[in-house]
Amino acid sequence: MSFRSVAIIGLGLLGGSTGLAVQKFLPDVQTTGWDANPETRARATERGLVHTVHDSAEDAVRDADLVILCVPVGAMGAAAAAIAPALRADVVVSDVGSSKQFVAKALAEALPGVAVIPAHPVAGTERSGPDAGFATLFQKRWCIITPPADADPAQVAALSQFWEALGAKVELMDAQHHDLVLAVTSHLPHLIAYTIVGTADDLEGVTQSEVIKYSAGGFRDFTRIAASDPTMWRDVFLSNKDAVLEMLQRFTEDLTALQRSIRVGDGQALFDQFSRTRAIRRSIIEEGQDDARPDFGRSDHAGS
Ligand SMILES: NC(=O)c1ccc[n+]([C@@H]2O[C@H](COP(=O)([O-])OP(=O)(O)OC[C@H]3O[C@@H](n4cnc5c(N)ncnc54)[C@H](O)[C@@H]3O)[C@@H](O)[C@H]2O)c1
Ligand SMILES: O=C(O)C(=O)C[C@]1(C(=O)O)C=C[C@@H](O)C=C1
Repeated sequence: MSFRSVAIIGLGLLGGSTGLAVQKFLPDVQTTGWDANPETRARATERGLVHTVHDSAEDAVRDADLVILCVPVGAMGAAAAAIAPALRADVVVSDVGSSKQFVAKALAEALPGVAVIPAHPVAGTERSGPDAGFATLFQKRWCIITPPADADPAQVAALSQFWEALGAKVELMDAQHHDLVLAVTSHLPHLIAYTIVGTADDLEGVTQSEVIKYSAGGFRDFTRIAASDPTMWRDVFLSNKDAVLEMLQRFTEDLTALQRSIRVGDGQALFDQFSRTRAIRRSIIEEGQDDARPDFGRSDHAGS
């Protein structure tokens, strides 16, 4: 089986990118969409993020055989409830949320009897809103699908093929494992970036202008991450609380060990740790997993 009509609920960075990518890489597939924000719906129409932007969630999903919820994790339950009355009997409902156990539970509760197969394309930028999306966002990026135990294998295969057609590499994973892995590789780095930029701003003598003036290097990378959408990330941390707190505990212990090495002057320990992490970065680049996003999707491009 393959999908012929895809409805996208939430037309921000992820929803807009999905709509544009389907039009570019699956030109025979019909796309519809809806967003709770009327201004976003108007802008999505102007940019052609999907073929048809509808005025109601129900109208957007009525003919769809695949619905993808692209709203903040905390809004998944409400978005699912809004589409529930109009879904086709054979529909597959999926999502792009950054945490998976919470979303799986919210969707299962709001959509009893519906085939729900959660997913997470691990691709994004610090931008949000209907101007932020671009068709190549998913190229060579992972898309992790977390099917429930009773999922139909044919539907899982169809969803995998859908994301592969948009350029992604697909991996199937247990939702709990997903949340633990992403807590380390995505959620914790964002928490650290939010913290360091706030700390620098708070420190006496480090004025806003100095932060900008001397932020050409590493700190500038942190400011990019720390510019990420506040609603999205509030929801990520609240929805993946246990895994994030567990990883934060580990991180704090490791930070304390480095702190001690500095205090006691253990240069060898510092050198060994920095050599280890440099090798990790190099292996990521050799595997072709470096940041392949075009500038279009990043700092010079519009979006909030
Ligand atoms: N930004 C990233 O880097 C990234 C990457 C992968 C996955 N995600 C996940 O994708 C989802 C969307 O994130 P985004 O970056 O596209 O955010 P975004 O802010 O760009 O877009 C979200 C859109 O959802 C709309 N919305 C909110 N509540 C709604 C509701 N109840 N019904 C309909 N529309 C609603 C908003 O108006 C907004 O336009 C989140 O769950 C996030 O965790 C984000
Ligand atoms: O590159 C970025 O700006 C991102 O934050 C993208 C990123 C990530 O942490 O890798 C952020 C959240 C997602 O759920 C997936 C991807």
